[in-house]
Amino acid sequence: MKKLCTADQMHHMDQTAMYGKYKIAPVVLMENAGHAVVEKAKDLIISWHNKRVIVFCGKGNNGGDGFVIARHILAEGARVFVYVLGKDASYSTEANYHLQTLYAMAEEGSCVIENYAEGNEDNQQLHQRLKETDIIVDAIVGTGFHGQLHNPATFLVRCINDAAKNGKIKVIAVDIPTGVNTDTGEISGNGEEHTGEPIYADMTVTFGALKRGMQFYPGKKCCGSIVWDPIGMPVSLLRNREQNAAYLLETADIERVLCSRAPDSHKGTHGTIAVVSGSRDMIGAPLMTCRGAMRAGAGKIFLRVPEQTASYCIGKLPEIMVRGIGSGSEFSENDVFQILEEAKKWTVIAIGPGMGKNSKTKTFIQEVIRNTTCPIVIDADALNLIHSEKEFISPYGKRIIMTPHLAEFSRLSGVSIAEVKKDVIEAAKHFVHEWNVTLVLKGAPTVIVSSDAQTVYVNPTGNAGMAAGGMGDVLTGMIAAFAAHDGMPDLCAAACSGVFIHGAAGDYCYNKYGPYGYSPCEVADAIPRVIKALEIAGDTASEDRNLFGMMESI
Ligand SMILES: NC(=O)C1=CN([C@@H]2O[C@H](COP(=O)(O)OP(=O)(O)OC[C@H]3O[C@@H](n4cnc5c(N)ncnc54)[C@H](OP(=O)(O)O)[C@@H]3O)[C@@H](O)[C@H]2O)[C@@H](O)CC1
Ligand SMILES: Nc1ncnc2c1ncn2[C@@H]1O[C@H](COP(=O)(O)OP(=O)(O)O)[C@@H](O)[C@H]1O
Ligand SMILES: [K+]
Repeated sequence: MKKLCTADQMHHMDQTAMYGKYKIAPVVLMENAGHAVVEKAKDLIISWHNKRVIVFCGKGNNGGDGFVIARHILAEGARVFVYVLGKDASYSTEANYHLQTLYAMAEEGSCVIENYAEGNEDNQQLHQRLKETDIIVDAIVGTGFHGQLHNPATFLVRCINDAAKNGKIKVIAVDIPTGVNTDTGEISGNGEEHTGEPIYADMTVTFGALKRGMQFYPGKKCCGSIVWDPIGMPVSLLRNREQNAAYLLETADIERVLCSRAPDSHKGTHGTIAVVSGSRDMIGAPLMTCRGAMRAGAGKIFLRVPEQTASYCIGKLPEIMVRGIGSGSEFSENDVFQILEEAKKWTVIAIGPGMGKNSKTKTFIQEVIRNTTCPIVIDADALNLIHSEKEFISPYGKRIIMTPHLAEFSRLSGVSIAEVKKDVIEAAKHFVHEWNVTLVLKGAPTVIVSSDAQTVYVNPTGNAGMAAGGMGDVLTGMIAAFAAHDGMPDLCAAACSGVFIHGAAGDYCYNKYGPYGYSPCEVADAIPRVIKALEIAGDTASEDRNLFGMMESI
């Protein structure tokens, strides 16, 4: 997994590298950062040779990286214009050091430097150069961005985006696109004239650690492809666990927790999953949950539905065992006894998909939670029914996984969707502090928080073709099956495995069928292929375990 850092965490990492025990000279770290951009950008632009490049350098250290970039690409044969937004004296020692070198080179005629401090602009010339350029480097603002962009950054960013609209000019962002909030992915600009839009880059080369804001929309849309470089940071700083840690999941993390099956295992080894759900109007939902559980390798699956819906379910999935409970079309407290009689034999319960909104069903859910001891995955209608039951749920939280989408989460937490989207990680952590459950907050991307609220995982897989009814129902069954998987360390690992593989199965369908229109059942049916790709990835010695490349060949 890769660390996802905030601006404060990045600042702390930089400070420790330079002024803590490692004593890396600041000018060296900046040199490494600038040089990393020059090298990594070649994946996009192939070569700097003979390219016309404009490097926009802001007033902070992000601008300092820009000075280094300008020097290196000159040596590679680019024709370079450098726009300097700060005054010499206001730069940090290391940025100024690199700027002075560049001045010396400009004096020899190697490059053109424009001092773009206020009152010193020739915008006509700038527009002409933007028309003629091949590449733009955005070193205007990095992790130091706060609030809304102000001039001259606002004006320059608009000029850059306008120039690059035709797709012929490549925009490379240094560390993070200007105008993207490092912590949250919020962007500058709210449509009013005095606020500015962010940079829309083709590639972002980021230093030391990935930034959280690059994984969340709308910031993610500004980054283009994201490339990470360690810039010579000591390995302990790259890998140490931050307080308030967040990680981006990777193939190897899932492959590690999803151990291969013991060759002498049997169906009893792989969990007995009970899907207790459904109601008259929504009986497809629990069937999709069962399909998710089946394809994720559950040993045995029992579907328990209200009696009046059972005849529809029987035979729909021959692999599962169906029984009608009670006499109605929705679960009620009268049905608890019958469920609890069986529940002792169940490894995991999945509850909620298609369960309806009847208040009698709420009592049923609470009694099932109160009187069982196994892990329970709570989704969909069950989440809506218990939305006001924080005090009831939290004592059982250690064995509960909740899987709300944003609207369900908003109802549960009492926080508006707009507010949640401003800082998804913080909203998710705050919720877990209060409810004590393992949380799967579904969306683009999905965020998983362990029940101790200590660690946040962000999922990289999945695509917008998965925005279709029933996809979440499949995920619920998958998480239930993985919670029962032999050797699974804990519920959080099961939740991460379910979410990652569910998204990867969606990505497989995207490639096989097209960007949308594939069904939740097709996603479920792709799960074994993803697991096969994970096994191959595990056997591959290569550092670059590219799951998706492997799925192509399966
Ligand atoms: N040794 C290190 O630390 C290393 C750091 N590195 C690099 O340093 C970067 C962090 O540098 P940093 O901390 O100087 O902040 P930075 O991103 O340049 O922004 C500050 C400037 O932006 C301006 N600004 C802010 N908000 C604004 C707004 N809304 N609208 C307009 N302007 C705004 C703000 O001006 P102000 O608003 O204060 O007038 C100030 O001038 C990091 O991303 C990485 O690239 C690498 O070299 C590796 C080693
Ligand atoms: N744009 C997207 N990018 C990635 N994943 C998505 C996207 N849209 C939806 N998904 C995934 O699809 C699933 C949808 O679940 P949910 O909204 O609960 O559907 P339902 O309730 O209809 O079953 C979630 O796992 C979500 O993360
Ligand atoms: K930048």
